[in-house]
Amino acid sequence: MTVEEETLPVPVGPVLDGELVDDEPPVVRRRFMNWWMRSQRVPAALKSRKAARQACRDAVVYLLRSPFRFAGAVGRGAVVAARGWRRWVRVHDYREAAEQSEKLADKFAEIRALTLFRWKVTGLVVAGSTAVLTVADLVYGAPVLWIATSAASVALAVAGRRKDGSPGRKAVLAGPRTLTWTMDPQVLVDAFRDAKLVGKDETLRLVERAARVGDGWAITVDLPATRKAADVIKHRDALASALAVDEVQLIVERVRGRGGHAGRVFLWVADEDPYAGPPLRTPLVEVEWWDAWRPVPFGRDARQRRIDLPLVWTSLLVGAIPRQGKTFATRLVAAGLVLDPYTRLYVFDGKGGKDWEAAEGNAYRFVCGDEVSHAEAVRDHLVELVAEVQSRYARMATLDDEVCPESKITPAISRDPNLGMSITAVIIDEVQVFLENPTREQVGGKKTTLGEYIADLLSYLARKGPAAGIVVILATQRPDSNTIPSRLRAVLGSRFALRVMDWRDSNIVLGEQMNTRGYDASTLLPSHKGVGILRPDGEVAAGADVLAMTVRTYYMPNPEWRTICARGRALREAAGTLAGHAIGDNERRAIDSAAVVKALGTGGPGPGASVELPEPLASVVQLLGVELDEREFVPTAELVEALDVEPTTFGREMGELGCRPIRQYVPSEDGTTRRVRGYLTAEIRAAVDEIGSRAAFEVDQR
Ligand SMILES: Nc1ncnc2c1ncn2[C@@H]1O[C@H](COP(=O)(O)OP(=O)(O)OP(=O)(O)O)[C@@H](O)[C@H]1O
Repeated sequence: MTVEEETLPVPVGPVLDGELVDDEPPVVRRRFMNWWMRSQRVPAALKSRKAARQACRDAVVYLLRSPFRFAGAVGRGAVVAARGWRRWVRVHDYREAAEQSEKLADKFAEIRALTLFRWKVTGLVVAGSTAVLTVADLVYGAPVLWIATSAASVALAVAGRRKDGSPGRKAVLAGPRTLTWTMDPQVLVDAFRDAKLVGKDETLRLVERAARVGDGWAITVDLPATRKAADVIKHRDALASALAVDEVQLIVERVRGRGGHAGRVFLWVADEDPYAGPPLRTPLVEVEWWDAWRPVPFGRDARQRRIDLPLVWTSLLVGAIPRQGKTFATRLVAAGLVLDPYTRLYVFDGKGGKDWEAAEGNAYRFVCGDEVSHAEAVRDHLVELVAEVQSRYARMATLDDEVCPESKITPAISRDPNLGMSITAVIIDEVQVFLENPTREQVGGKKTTLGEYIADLLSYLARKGPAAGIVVILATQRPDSNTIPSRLRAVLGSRFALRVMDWRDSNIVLGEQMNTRGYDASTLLPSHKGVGILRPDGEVAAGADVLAMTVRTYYMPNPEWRTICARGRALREAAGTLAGHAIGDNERRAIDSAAVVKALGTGGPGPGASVELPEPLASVVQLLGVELDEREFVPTAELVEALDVEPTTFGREMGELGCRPIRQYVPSEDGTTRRVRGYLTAEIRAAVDEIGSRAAFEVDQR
């Protein structure tokens, strides 16, 4: 994953000759530089040009701001002095003490007398100082007045300077907190305390002061020792509330790598909703062609940085509830592949609308519809692709080390027409339509369903395919564990979750526990179409910095998509790579299906098909048979009775395998409903899948 500021190529002059330069610095200098860079005593501003520039900028800002700050401090000092004087003249402390001991009436005359006396003292002091100043002015001239005013202002400024915990510095009715923190870091510290991210006695250390970055304010701070940046990311909402901004406006990132550590936090607060505003146009509309090996422009993050998504050597799962921009996001990714004439496309659309119609002219295989015949066609094409992966591995083994250094496809291999190993993308929109197909199937003598078989084929392709140049891209509007079995999800590298119904669905798309780390796609706003949380493939070095990020995808409506597809077709025609469905050739190739079944057997066992399940799960699966798919809930009593097991041990063992009982209403024989304990069949299926994928992983490891 790359997050990069947009850069323009810098023209350089020709390199005419090579010259050997001894650029190794001497040891002493190197040591000194090392010490200089690491020392805590050397100010950060002297360590790099960037920091020095920042320090100069800060100094200029400080100087420019100082008159205003001084005026502010004098104003605050005047308020503090006036308040103090008022308390004194009204004999506030005495009055309060009398009030508390309920003797105010008795002491009233005394307090009044004292108040009058203090008023008189005030009058005398004012009259006296005015007289002294007037005489001094007459004797020594105007400088006396200037000196007196300056001394008074300095005294007031000292009284009014901002100091933690000083009385009278906080407004009684605080106004909007937004942006006050940019002037006064104490407000930020208070916000961290209010959000319980630092303790009452702890404070933050400023690393980089608040500065304008893009359309917002950025600041970098260090948390107190042992506090973690990950917790700030997790409790971003509380911090946003403490700073009085909407959580979409607050971006919190951990500063990693050089100059970063587990407690260093970068905060960026946008001036306004960064995901509102007119849709962003994809840069792909402007380009003539695209190299599939390059990350595809996907969208922009809150700070308007470009987010490009690498596709080769990984796979992608897109999940969302309907009408949030799932198809649009998938088409964006597909557009990058369409514009590379050396890429082969398998496009399957389970919805059957016109969303993918334009890609037909580029597709090597194309299926559009939700009938059984369509699911069967998808199955056949995937079987063909599994066979292709096997054949690619066999062929790569015969290539010499120079052409193929590892058992992995390279850009050169993928574009060599003689080798026939082009990057091949399997793009399936509404994949749940195919995965949920209940038609019975016999695969290698074992009973399964068409949907399960397609899931097995896709799991194999997502696991084994990337190194052979296969890119699997799946989009679904039903991101639940029944639809996308965990053995398939586990092998899909990158994830993109647009808005979903609840945190469970979000975790299904983004991965276990992602909500507890602060990434929950159910909290995205419905009005934010095309905005989702992207969890890039962890294997990509540039993406290792951030676990996930909120991205606003580019907007590519149908006319632009059609233009890109037409351009893709022209490119393929010119390169002579147009083949398959695009030229009306839908003939299926002869395949050794036994070899495919064998590959799946070792690569991706279906639920309960080739994996030995532990007890009591095995007995439960055997007992339920097809009911495991047909029923939603099975009462514990029914299982205990049928299997003749001891209920407590049964419950414990099922729990250890990941199946926890719940209470649900079931109809009873007398027509009423009863609330009983039992298991959701989805949980049982998920446990079976889990064991299946673990077994598959172990086989892979061997
Ligand atoms: N990046 C974007 N910026 C702005 N609007 C967008 C963006 N992506 C999608 N939309 C809007 O969201 C609407 C729904 O998008 P899309 O058809 O992709 O949804 P979907 O999730 O695929 O829906 P379904 O599940 O019904 O197929 C589109 O009509 C489009 O106007």
